[in-house]
Amino acid sequence: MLDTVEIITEGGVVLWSRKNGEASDFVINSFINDTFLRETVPSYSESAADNAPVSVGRHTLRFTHVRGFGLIFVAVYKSLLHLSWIDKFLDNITALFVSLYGDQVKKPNDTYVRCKGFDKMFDQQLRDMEAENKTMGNHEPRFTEAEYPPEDSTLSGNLGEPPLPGVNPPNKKLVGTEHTSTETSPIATPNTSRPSSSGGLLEPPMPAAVEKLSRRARKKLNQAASSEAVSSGDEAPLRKRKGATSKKQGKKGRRWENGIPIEDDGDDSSAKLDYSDNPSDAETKAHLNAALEGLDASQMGARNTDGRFALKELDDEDSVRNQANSILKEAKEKKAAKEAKEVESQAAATSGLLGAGMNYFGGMFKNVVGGKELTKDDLSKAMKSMEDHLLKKNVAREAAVRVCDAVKKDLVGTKTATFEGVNAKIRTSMEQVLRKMLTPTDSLDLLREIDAVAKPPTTSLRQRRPYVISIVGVNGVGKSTNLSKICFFLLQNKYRVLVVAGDTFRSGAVEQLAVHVRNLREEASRVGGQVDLYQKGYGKDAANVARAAVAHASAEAYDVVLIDTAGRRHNDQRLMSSLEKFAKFAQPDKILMVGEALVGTDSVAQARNFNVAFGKERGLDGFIISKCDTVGDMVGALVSIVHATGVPILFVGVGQHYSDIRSFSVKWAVEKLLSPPDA
Ligand SMILES: Nc1nc2c(ncn2[C@@H]2O[C@H](COP(=O)(O)OP(=O)(O)OP(=O)(O)O)[C@@H](O)[C@H]2O)c(=O)[nH]1
Repeated sequence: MLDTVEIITEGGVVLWSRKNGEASDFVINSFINDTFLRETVPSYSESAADNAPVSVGRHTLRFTHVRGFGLIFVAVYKSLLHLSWIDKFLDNITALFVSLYGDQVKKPNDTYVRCKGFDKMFDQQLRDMEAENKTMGNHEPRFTEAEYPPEDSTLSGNLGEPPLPGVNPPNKKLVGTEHTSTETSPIATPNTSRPSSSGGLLEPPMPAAVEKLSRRARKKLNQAASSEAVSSGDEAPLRKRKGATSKKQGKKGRRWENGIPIEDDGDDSSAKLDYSDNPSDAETKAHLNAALEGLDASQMGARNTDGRFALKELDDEDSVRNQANSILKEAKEKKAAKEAKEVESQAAATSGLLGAGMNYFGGMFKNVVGGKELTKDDLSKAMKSMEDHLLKKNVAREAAVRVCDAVKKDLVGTKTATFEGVNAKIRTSMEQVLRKMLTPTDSLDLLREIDAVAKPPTTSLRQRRPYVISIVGVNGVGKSTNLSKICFFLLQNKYRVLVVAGDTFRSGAVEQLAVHVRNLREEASRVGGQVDLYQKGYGKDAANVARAAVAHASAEAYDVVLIDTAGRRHNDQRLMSSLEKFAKFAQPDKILMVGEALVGTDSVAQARNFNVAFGKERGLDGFIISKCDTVGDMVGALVSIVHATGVPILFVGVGQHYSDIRSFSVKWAVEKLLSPPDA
């Protein structure tokens, strides 16, 4: 059972309190005086952590401090109790109070915080915590007052220091207490205020004893109290009440004197009515105590504004619980988001690349523990998450597994001090693995290569010839369009380009290419290059057409030959086998495969099959990944294709215009791959 819970401002004003005993006032006063009001002692944050138990005599005090709102939540209980749920309880009521009344508290000119409705939530939380605790079999130890040592006025730490001038001394109430009770009394004392300037902030003190007990219980309690031999200020009213009760009885025992009946003079001091003389008094008290144990009137109802105690409706309790649960859920989510943001900004400081994705990755690696050498087991869960992430980015599974294995290999045996360190390390390693995979071993400077072949510095040493590029790929991936984009780029550099209609198979393919060339000619006439179409119609052997075109280009001193080819399924044996002959006849300097960024798991097989289709001596020289503008961050096909072949990506298509082609950027791709998946 908690002795006291108080919600206090940093200035010592009690906003809300619930008490079951007076003794804890001393504990709280001392704590507030010494920790928050005195300037001579170190700030509590240097001496005590939130929620760390503070032991004062036979009491334990726990607190949380919500700095943004200047609020302190304090709970006091007897040290003999083992309240396993106290941390959670304090966290919950803190979150609930801040959510419900935080705005009021923050208003600088508002002198009254209307938080009376908090009673219900508090009671519900307390009940649920105690019930949960009991369900789990954690019954608090029963104890008697005799088990306690006498209250020790020597406080632990600095709590026993004398109060400062102007600050009220410990264990003295500043605001008048309407009723005091001993700790053994089951009756709750009324709410009181904490020292210092409560002003109008306080809720009016409530007669908690009245709130807590049913009428019948109060009556019994008064009867029991009257049996105490000790004189108290309450004695007279109790007797009066007894008298009133006896008058109401329909049949009374007649009093006799010397065998003569005497009239009832209404004397309430009648010995027969004095319960203290009743032989069954001890039994009655025991019975009452048992009946009062855990009795809490607020469980069945609440007092209305007109002073009447109204019974709750059946679903009232549930609705309080539901409201509390939804507030707590929201507070938990906010807290988690805040923590994740902190991890993100910390990690961002250690790795500049992934900025926006830190939060996301922080969650992914949360099971990896820092401060020790990383083992395969430590990393396997994080790597599984990373593998799933790469799959979401459209990386083919076998490529994703390879990337994750490489990261694991890189990190096993390494050590970092903190979780954030591990987090940053995994991301850095992942970034490095992807970079390494996507970065070509040889840098390609296409224009320089073209110049070296088509425009050698001395014609006497080497025979001049056109630089030949052929474009291959499955149907509809954008071969003709991207060939045209390359042509457009070459025209900007004033090259003379021959475009070859190597797709002699699909009807319309030649005309389509002719349209592209016509368009490009306009550009050539504007910028100064030249572009022509070489075509032999349909049904011809593409390899022969290509060889003839190259010969023609050589004779006509074209700088570059761009050969379009028919689209083919990578698993169409007949069409794929013709590529070997094509390569032999056309002798291309570069065979570029156009692959779609849109392609799924088929990307690996497509790339592999095309790469081996040109014979033992020859493979693909590079990829153009088209339609990158359509996939957002899902650029995993790039990884799959490079993983499958080891062939570099040279260009990416980013739209349908001739200018929509870019050199491939590894940094761009890695950022997209490591960013959180698009919503
Ligand atoms: N959004 C977008 N569309 C593209 C891109 N590249 C090509 N396309 C479009 O893809 C469609 C097919 O392009 P083509 O160049 O005809 O494809 P192909 O591979 O030559 O087709 P086949 O000759 O039938 O095999 C066209 O509508 C193009 O405009 C790109 O980078 N982005």
